[in-house]
Amino acid sequence: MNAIVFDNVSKHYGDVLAVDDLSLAIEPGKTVALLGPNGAGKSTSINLLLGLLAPTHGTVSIHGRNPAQAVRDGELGAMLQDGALLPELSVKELVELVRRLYPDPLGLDEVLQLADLTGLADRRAGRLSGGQAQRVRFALAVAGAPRILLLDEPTAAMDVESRLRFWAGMHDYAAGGRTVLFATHYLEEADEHSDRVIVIARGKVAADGTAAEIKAGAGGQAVRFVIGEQPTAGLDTLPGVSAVEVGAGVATLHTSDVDATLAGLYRGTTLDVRDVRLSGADLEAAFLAITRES
Ligand SMILES: Nc1ncnc2c1ncn2[C@@H]1O[C@H](COP(=O)(O)OP(=O)(O)OP(=O)(O)O)[C@@H](O)[C@H]1O
Repeated sequence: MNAIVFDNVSKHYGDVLAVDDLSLAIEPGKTVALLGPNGAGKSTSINLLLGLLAPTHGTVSIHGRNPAQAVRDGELGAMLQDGALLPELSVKELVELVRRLYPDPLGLDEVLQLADLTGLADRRAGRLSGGQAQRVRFALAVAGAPRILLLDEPTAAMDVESRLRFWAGMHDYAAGGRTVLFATHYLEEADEHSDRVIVIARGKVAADGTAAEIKAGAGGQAVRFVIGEQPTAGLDTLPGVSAVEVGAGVATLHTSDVDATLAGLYRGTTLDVRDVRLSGADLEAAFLAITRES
């Protein structure tokens, strides 16, 4: 059975259509990134999963149950963008408070370790930095050992080191066969930390696949090099190349397969190419192309 299903789900806020006939299914045990520009409908989708909002049309289900039931059963843990923490309680007390709400929680030490909070266990919540408070929100989301973890822009307030620690904790948690769905603006996070990327734009799925598939599908990569005055005929027939631009002695090959294009360039031509650079060989170019199209 799927962990998460959206079946023709729409959500209107008055005249605003935030989620537009969304259908998708997420298998258990996957780590999935929900990637989209501002206002794409990511938070609305997460709130629908948590039963905090009801769909205008369609159904959302969690392991075959409705969201409210799944929340009551402790199936879902969530880290939302601005969950308030009781400032007078210590990190340890907050985690204990949440652990007690669940029938079969993780151990206190395990939670602190996953969120890299062992050294901050006695610090009052009101004295934490923004990034540390985010790690506490993560600790509270995993404390009940939910099978599904929902993270809405989890690293928003974190510095580079906090991010690294946070993702390590997330991977440890997911490694137990749990399902993780995280919303992000950070393309590199979607690229590095998920098995599957669902790009949403204007409330609809604009692309869905592994980061590599999405990059290839959007043809968003380019190989650029200095070619000088040499002839450029034939560059457009190299493997993977969809378009060629030449100007001021520099050639740009737009390609869906950088490796094949480079191999063709070096082995299949006698051109003397210099200063080869790969640009847009990332999810960002793909993301921009996809969200512009849809
Ligand atoms: N309570 C609300 N009332 C009216 N419109 C809303 C409400 N919440 C969200 N919206 C609108 O619904 C759309 C989707 O918003 P949502 O917050 O789900 O997007 P998002 O992808 O999470 O964006 P962001 O990345 O900026 O957090 C936006 O157009 C937003 O303005």
